[in-house]
Amino acid sequence: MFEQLVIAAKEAYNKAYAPYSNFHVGAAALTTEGQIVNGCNVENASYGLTVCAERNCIAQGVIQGQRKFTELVVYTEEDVLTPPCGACRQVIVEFMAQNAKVYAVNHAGEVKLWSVAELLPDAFTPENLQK
Ligand SMILES: O=c1ccn([C@H]2C[C@H](O)[C@@H](CO)O2)c(=O)[nH]1
Repeated sequence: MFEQLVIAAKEAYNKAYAPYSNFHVGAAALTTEGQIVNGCNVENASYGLTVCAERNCIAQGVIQGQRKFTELVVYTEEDVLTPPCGACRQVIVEFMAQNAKVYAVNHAGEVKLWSVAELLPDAFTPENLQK
């Protein structure tokens, strides 16, 4: 399943719209129902409106009715593996369990693995809103 996620993340990587940074990113996630969804970064002339690959990937799942993901792969062709940014970590926490897996993978086949809890310890979650 990991290899299929990497393939889907690469496919998304090839569609990245990143004319300003030229930093292309693809992401793919596995839903609890076994479906794979993917997304790429989409930049904007108004730079701050850029949306990362991870968030577009999760949004792609949500629009397909999927709200729980067990694994997510972030793919770049950088020598240094790319971790999710802070904003994406918060979005990941919304839709992935604490023990779910997030991988960074690059073109050289290098892999780094984190749990969601490692990426964002002591996260603010929907549970904090329970009265
Ligand atoms: O984990 C990351 C880090 C960065 N980016 C995007 C945002 C922007 O388009 C470009 C440079 O920051 O890479 C992602 O999509 N995911």
